[in-house]
Amino acid sequence: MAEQKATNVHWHEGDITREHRAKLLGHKGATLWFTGLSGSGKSTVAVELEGRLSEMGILAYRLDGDNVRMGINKNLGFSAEDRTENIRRIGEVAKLFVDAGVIALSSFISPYAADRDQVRDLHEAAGMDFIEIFVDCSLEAAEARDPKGLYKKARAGEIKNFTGIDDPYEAPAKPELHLHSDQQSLDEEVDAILALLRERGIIAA
Ligand SMILES: Nc1ncnc2c1ncn2[C@@H]1O[C@H](COP(=O)(O)OS(=O)(=O)O)[C@@H](OP(=O)(O)O)[C@H]1O
Ligand SMILES: Nc1ncnc2c1ncn2[C@@H]1O[C@H](COP(=O)(O)OP(=O)(O)O)[C@@H](O)[C@H]1O
Repeated sequence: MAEQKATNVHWHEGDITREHRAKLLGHKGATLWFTGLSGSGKSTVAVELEGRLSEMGILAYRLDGDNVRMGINKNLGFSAEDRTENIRRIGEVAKLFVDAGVIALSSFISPYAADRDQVRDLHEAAGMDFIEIFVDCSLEAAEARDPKGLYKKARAGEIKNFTGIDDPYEAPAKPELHLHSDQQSLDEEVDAILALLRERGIIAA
């Protein structure tokens, strides 16, 4: 858990509220937190969903492991501590997007349940929707896909601490949505997410 280091800092309140921004955009923000093994389909589902939401006039923005690790988190690796800090920072960034009224589509392996729960708490304490989506896929199927050739490298010992091979993945106990990307089609997955967003009043029915 990161501690507050700076002292004498004060929150500065503006005049425009989250409710005001939701009115401007015609929808409120929320974080959709995709978690799953490398190659499970987190990015693929988020890209497809972003397109479908865009067609409906809903502003979403993708935060993606590989992309974020080339920017704001370029100083982090894959030790347990660095993964925790990676998720903490992304959680804060996602919260900013939700405050701005955007649907944040966050695709990170996020292997530790405690890290994901911290992001959930951060959102829920601020009255924001946090939807955990488990992109479940057997290791065998993810490894057979191996879209970036990383499993092959991990099996050859060229990558250490690779999630699912020699590093842990803690599956969510009670995700808001449990997808099975090795059994469902991409369309079925996206339809299930849209149905949940409607059910929870995040997008119009
Ligand atoms: N050791 C190790 N373990 C897991 N993944 C690795 C590793 N090294 C590199 N990669 C690549 O980094 C992507 C995962 O980054 P994340 O930020 O999502 O990871 S984490 O949430 O901090 O665990 C992951 O992307 P995805 O395949 O999209 O999940 C990989 O491309
Ligand atoms: N039903 C499905 N849902 C998501 N991805 C799928 C599905 N079926 C096959 N795939 C493929 O699996 C791969 C998933 O890769 P990617 O989205 O990069 O995963 P992740 O972001 O979890 O690492 C892609 O090549 C994608 O086309």
